[in-house]
Amino acid sequence: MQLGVVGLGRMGQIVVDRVLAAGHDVVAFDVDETAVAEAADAGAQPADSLADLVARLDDQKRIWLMVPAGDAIDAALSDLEPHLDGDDVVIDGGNSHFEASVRRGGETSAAYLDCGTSGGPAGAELGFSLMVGGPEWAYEACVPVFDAVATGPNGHARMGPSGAGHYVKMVHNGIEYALMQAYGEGFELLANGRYDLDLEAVAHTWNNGAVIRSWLLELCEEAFAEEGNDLGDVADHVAGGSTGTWTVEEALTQEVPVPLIYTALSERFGSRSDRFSRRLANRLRYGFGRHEVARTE
Ligand SMILES: NC(=O)C1=CN([C@@H]2O[C@H](COP(=O)(O)OP(=O)(O)OC[C@H]3O[C@@H](n4cnc5c(N)ncnc54)[C@H](O)[C@@H]3O)[C@@H](O)[C@H]2O)C=CC1
Ligand SMILES: O=C(CO)[C@H](O)[C@H](O)COP(=O)(O)O
Repeated sequence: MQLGVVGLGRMGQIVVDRVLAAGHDVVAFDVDETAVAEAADAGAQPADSLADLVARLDDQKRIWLMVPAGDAIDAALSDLEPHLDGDDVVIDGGNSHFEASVRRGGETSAAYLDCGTSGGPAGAELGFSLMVGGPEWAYEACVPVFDAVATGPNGHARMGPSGAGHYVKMVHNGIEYALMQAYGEGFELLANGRYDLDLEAVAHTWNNGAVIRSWLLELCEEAFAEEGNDLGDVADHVAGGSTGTWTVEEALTQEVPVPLIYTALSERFGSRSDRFSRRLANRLRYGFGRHEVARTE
């Protein structure tokens, strides 16, 4: 099979490598020429524009977009559109909002698959977990590529119609936020609790048979091993947040309670600046109780 890959960053390059390793052909394009050269070194046919990429593809085009969610997807789709027809399939493997994917699926003349991708760059060796939405025939047509990019046939499935793949990935990320928060809180208590503990050893022990073992916990173990028991100079600041925000917005729309995911998202936002609410609470305790106000140096 032949696949066009657009976007050759941390994730797209892995798509290229895994599809090539499975014996398929890849045509690769990125706005960054260095990334195209890297894909060519790996064995892909380099393209110097989207028009060049489609010209190098067979009649029934299969194109995987792995560019940042948002404007880059719309820009790529609008450049591709004049070259697409109903026999072609475009896959968006990024973290797009599911409603944007439904819109794009309706706008393009190709069949559009929204594909939630989990595993991250660290999952390159093992393969990803892929959650796909869109027309069934298009999903079936791309199974050889999904088999290659995922951990294998068990690592991908069609979740439902257009939008369903990115919807499932959005909720996956909400769960990811809550799990990270839970591990963070547990280790914070251990780090500040009654015993002088080796947190890497705790994580290692938990990762071997404990109820709470997981890949995220393995990453906790790795973090303590590489940064030290007190996490060294790792800042009290968590970036990201869009997929968690979408999860909470959707939960509000559906009137489904998601307090853990919401709390984890709030903690992220709270990590980004001085907490005005805590400063005010500090001052209010003086107001009602004449408790001493803690002041910055
Ligand atoms: N990094 C991660 O852990 C994961 C990322 N994702 C999603 O995958 C998508 C890609 O993420 P990364 O690979 O991490 O990003 P990245 O920033 O490493 O790579 C994006 C690539 O797209 C290229 N690009 C941007 N606009 C383009 C355009 N119009 N045409 C062609 N190339 C263009 C950039 O030059 C860059 O090489 C995003 O939607 C991200 O949210 C999904 C799961 C995990
Ligand atoms: O999808 C992912 C992991 O599953 C990406 O790493 C994503 O960037 C995580 O979301 P956020 O940037 O909000 O932390």
